[in-house]
Amino acid sequence: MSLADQTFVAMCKDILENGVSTEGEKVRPHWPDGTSAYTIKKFGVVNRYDLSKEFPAITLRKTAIKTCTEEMLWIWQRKSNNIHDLKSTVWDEWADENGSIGKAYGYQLGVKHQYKEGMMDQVDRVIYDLKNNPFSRRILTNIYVHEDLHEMNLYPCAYSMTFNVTQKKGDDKLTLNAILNQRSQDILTANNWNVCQYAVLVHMLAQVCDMKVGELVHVIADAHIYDRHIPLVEELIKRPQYKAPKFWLNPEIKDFYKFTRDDVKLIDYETGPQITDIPVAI
Ligand SMILES: Nc1nc(=O)c2c([nH]1)NC[C@@H]1CN(c3ccc(C(=O)N[C@@H](CCC(=O)O)C(=O)O)cc3)CN21
Ligand SMILES: O=c1ccn([C@H]2C[C@H](O)[C@@H](COP(=O)(O)O)O2)c(=O)[nH]1
Repeated sequence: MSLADQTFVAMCKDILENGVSTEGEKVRPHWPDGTSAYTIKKFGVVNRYDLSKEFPAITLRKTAIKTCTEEMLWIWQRKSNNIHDLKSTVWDEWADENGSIGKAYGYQLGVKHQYKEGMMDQVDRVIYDLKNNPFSRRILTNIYVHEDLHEMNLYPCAYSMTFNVTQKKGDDKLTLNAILNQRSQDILTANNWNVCQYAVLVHMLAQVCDMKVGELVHVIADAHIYDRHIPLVEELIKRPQYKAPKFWLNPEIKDFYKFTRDDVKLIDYETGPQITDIPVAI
């Protein structure tokens, strides 16, 4: 039984049993047919994943590891905000006629800023600090840029990563930990998708900085289950759970900008059946 399944099931039960319904409130998202998309929500959910123990892919249903890695690399490595640079179609609903999602996600990570050491974007700043000043408490990214919000089609949901390095007694390598801050989370569509993306990012950064992986802490302000997802989640969390898969990251790659979706693999990933055609609120 994977720890990620246990965490996921406990969180879903907590939302369903102790959450608050938004029905009747003025809500932004809607279903493709125009109906308001209400949720049951829980404020302030925190999940911890020890990446040194297992890779946190749930086994209740399959998480598309290559597709979610590709989206993460689209943001963190290509620093793109255009869906034409992405093979998968998951962002299509939020793009304009040119394929742009506005000044969101990858756009913000690609903006160069002036630092004492010169001009760098936020990703290069993180890699520079992890290599040159690993014990700093100032290693973080933030893409929730208020002055650009009016040019974003969807405001960033997973908006900040804080990296923190520990030196464990007796270890020859340093340990890389991270906190993912998320203001809003669609639990069925994207919870494990986001967790796996950022777990892959921590593995990649640890490898290129010659560190071990530690904990990924996921802080979610508004953790919600959409009304049309409730029966799907109720069925999903009753399913059998399997052992966590093994995670493979191509050990040859030592430059973050050289990774591709083909450099990640989940081995022995036994799962329940896929839920096809999950409706996604727009
Ligand atoms: N309401 C809503 N929920 C989200 O999760 C979400 C948004 N909106 N807007 C922007 C992005 C797009 N995201 C998405 C959208 C769809 C899938 C999805 O359909 N995933 C499938 C597999 C897709 C594939 O294999 O290509 C799944 O079964 O997880 C995942 C993330 C996450 N985000
Ligand atoms: O990576 C992502 C991107 C988006 N989401 C979800 C969270 C919400 O359900 C919607 C965004 O709607 P807001 O009204 O802007 O909160 O998209 C996600 O879970 N993960």
